[in-house]
Amino acid sequence: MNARMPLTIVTGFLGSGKTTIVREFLRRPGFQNTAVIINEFGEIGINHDLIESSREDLISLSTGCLCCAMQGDLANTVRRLMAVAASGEAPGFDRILLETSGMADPAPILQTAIVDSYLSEMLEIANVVVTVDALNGPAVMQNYDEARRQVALGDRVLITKSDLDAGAGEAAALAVRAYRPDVVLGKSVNGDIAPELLFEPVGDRTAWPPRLSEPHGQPHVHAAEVTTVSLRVNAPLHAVTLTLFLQALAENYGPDLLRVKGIVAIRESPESPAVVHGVQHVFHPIAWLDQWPSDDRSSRLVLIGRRLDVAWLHLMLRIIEEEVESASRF
Ligand SMILES: Nc1nc2c(ncn2[C@@H]2O[C@H](COP(=O)(O)OP(=O)(O)OP(=O)(O)O)[C@@H](O)[C@H]2O)c(=O)[nH]1
Repeated sequence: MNARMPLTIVTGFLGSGKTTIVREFLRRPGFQNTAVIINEFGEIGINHDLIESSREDLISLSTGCLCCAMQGDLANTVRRLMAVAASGEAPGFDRILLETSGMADPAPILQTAIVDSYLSEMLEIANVVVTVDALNGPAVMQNYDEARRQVALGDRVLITKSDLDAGAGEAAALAVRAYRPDVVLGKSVNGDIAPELLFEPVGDRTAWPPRLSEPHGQPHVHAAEVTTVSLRVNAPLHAVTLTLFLQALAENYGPDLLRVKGIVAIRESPESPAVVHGVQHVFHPIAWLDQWPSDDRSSRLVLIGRRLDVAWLHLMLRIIEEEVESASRF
């Protein structure tokens, strides 16, 4: 049997910058031979559309929670990727990057990779890289067990978004240090990191079993009451509808809204969909894709938070669009 293939797990709380890092990594020359497994929380996957790759065959998506019910899915996904490589239909790959969902506990995923006979034969865990958002990382570590467990299991923690507030970046680094004095700390600004940071092993893997010693026989329960809602709208929306809808979300849900992300068809720019990212109270500037990533031209929004009411959300979006539409006729 050949050397095992390195697997790096990129984890971190909702919206902390995981996809941004993976996307930038795949853009670097020499790193396209990387198979990517993306696991998202929510029925509609968005991240896949936000990662451009010349090697679409190497991107694999799973929605639902890999760390709970879908552990068998990891072995199946790796098998599928290996089969494509072995078939010779496409060039192979020499490493695997797994992006977990923002609510994932990485422990069961690691445990599966170590214990599953197929996975342990094929893969060697190179690194667990954790993203911590400078703006809200300390608060989520305080409030969410998932965020603490991600940091607890990381080999390397990257503080993201310190470009938005350098002081917050330092505070986030201190909070991580206080919790994990031994961890290797770095930072990522808009995903611009030395690619080696992802695959260069940091720690001694044999020192790991004690950190994985908690029982994981039962699927763990995600943070109380956090649910996910997916909205899909077929007709393009006015640009101002999107702005007003995001404002309405922030006003109505406040701290109960943990994450909004989506691809939105805008009437004024039919060929360039808008990409929306909200992370708790921070709404990142809307970005525009040069083109639609697939034939699916519907708007897709995923919201994660507490008290989310799908009927209210659909109604609110419809009412705003109707009002904007009638105002635009004058
Ligand atoms: N200013 C700034 N924005 C960033 C940085 N990293 C990520 N972002 C923005 O943060 C938002 C969320 O980033 P993602 O990479 O989608 O976060 P994620 O962790 O993959 O999100 P989930 O998959 O939903 O958990 C996007 O608008 C990014 O452009 C950074 O270093 N600086």
